[in-house]
Amino acid sequence: MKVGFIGTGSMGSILIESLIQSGALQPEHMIASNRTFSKVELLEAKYPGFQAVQSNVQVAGDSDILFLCVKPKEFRQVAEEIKGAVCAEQIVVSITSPVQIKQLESVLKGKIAKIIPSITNYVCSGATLCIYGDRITPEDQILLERLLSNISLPIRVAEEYTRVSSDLSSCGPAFLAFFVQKFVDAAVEQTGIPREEAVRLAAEMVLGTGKLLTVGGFSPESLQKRVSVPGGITEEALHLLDVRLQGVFNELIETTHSKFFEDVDKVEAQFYAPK
Ligand SMILES: NC(=O)C1=CN([C@@H]2O[C@H](COP(=O)(O)OP(=O)(O)OC[C@H]3O[C@@H](n4cnc5c(N)ncnc54)[C@H](O)[C@@H]3O)[C@@H](O)[C@H]2O)C=CC1
Ligand SMILES: O=C(O)[C@@H]1CCC=N1
Repeated sequence: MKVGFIGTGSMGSILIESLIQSGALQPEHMIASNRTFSKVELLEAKYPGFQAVQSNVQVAGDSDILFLCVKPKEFRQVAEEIKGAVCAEQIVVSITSPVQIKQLESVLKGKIAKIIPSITNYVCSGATLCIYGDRITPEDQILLERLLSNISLPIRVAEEYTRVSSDLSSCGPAFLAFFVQKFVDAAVEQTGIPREEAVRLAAEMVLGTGKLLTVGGFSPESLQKRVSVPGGITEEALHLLDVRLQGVFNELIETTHSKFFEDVDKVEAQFYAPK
């Protein structure tokens, strides 16, 4: 089985490297292209056997599973470019939320899936969101999920919840890192604690909290309750956060969705534009 990647930017290269490093795929079974060829050449140099090629059409033609890891504005052009090389037996995976499965099905003959990864997959953690088109069989779905389970927890979601699921799973690491940064900034500013020490403590805390919420049997609510000694310090600070962050997360979701719908409209315009 050959797995191909068109686009080896941030997310394409994370998928490639984590699939190799987890042992899920041998480099000899992978082929990739990228607009800036030097990016994909770096992967070829790092992983002997990995095949870097100049042509998207060659990647499309040689792959049993083809990951399209370009940005929404590049999808139509790439889809048009490779459509002659994609046949009905191939699995084609888009990793971007605003491109609808039906749009890809309208151009490409392959079996279409949308898989939204997360930077957390780089350390074989976090989810990959799985959304399937009508052509992809249950066996294909199992094949894909078996592959992805080497680097993540594949979770099926309805296409209508792709954006909000991606906010939690794929944008979430950036939001949480922002929280950590602000927490550390304040700790350094207010107390003079060395920054490195504060970052290390906060990072270990995030890791442990993730474990408590996944395998530790805690919910977000029960975890807060357990840490908050009645009448104690955490309780006071949680109250402050609750008051000051009133409505912030609703606005955050409104913001991601409004940008998403802008992108959906732009992609729609591309797919309905004359070729
Ligand atoms: N960065 C993240 O954490 C996540 C990103 N995504 C999605 O993945 C998609 C890609 O994002 P990134 O990897 O972060 O972007 P990126 O800009 O780092 O990578 C895109 C790559 O596509 C290449 N490219 C552009 N046009 C091309 C063409 N015609 N042929 C071949 N290669 C071409 C570019 O040279 C670039 O290397 C986006 O749609 C994003 O929404 C999804 C989940 C998480
Ligand atoms: O910022 C972005 O557009 C992408 C979507 C999910 C994570 N990063």
